[in-house]
Amino acid sequence: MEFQQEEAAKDRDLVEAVNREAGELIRLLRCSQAPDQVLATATEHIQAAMKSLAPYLRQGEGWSTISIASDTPGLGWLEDDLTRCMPYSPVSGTCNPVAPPIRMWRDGDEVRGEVVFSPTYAGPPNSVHGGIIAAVFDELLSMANVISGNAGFTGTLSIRYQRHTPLDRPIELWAVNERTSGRKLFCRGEMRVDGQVTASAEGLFIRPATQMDS
Ligand SMILES: CCCCCCCC/C=C\CCCCCCCC(=O)SCCNC(=O)CCNC(=O)[C@H](O)C(C)(C)COP(=O)(O)OP(=O)(O)OC[C@H]1O[C@@H](n2cnc3c(N)ncnc32)[C@H](O)[C@@H]1OP(=O)(O)O
Repeated sequence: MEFQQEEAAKDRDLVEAVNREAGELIRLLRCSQAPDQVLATATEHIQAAMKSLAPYLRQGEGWSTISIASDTPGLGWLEDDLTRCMPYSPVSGTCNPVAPPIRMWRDGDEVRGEVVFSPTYAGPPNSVHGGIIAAVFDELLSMANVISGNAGFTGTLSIRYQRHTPLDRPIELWAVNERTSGRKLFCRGEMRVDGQVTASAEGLFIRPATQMDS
């Protein structure tokens, strides 16, 4: 297969829109029970989309939440939209179709947010999968570090699942960096539904020793 060296898309709205649609496609695949003929037609349409995207597949190493490949632009963020910090994150990235639709913003020293999980993210009946909950806390607590002026890799993350976290309902998100000791960053977070905590988290994040580690 030949790879074209075309200019990358400049219209961010378009990039976000196609990723949103792909997320909705995943939801429809997960939740529908279509007849064989409909599935066969859908497969053809998906294959056509894949064929048009394939020539633009990026090569190289350095894939991360903040860059497509090795052209890392740095860890910047917008106070009222912290998802912009890591646009390719599988947890919150608006340029990653597997991410649930999370909003996160800064409220003083704290991070607040909201997410509605579709059945794509289902675990126990009518509830969000526990691993997905842990992933969202990882991201949320990381953001609490970022707005405190620090960032680190997850060292230890402990989740307490207090109640089932429901699907298809707004989940409130909250996190704070409580203290920093040397390279260690200590954070706490909660998910709430109608003000009631469904899950809480404590995390210890470690800031890399040298810039080279980051
Ligand atoms: C927003 C983050 C920004 C990061 C920095 C910028 C990069 C930007 C790029 C991209 C965006 C990032 C995207 C983030 C996404 C969300 C976060 C994730 O999912 S991160 C992935 C999961 N985590 C790992 O893969 C870590 C793997 N582990 C390691 O790399 C190392 O083990 C690391 C960095 C955690 C520690 O290694 P050492 O060599 O720096 O640590 P030592 O010097 O041995 O210890 C320092 C102190 O920390 C304690 N410590 C070390 N590891 C610990 C751990 N796992 N748990 C508890 N304590 C630990 C030690 O006991 C020591 O404590 P004492 O000074 O003696 O009191």
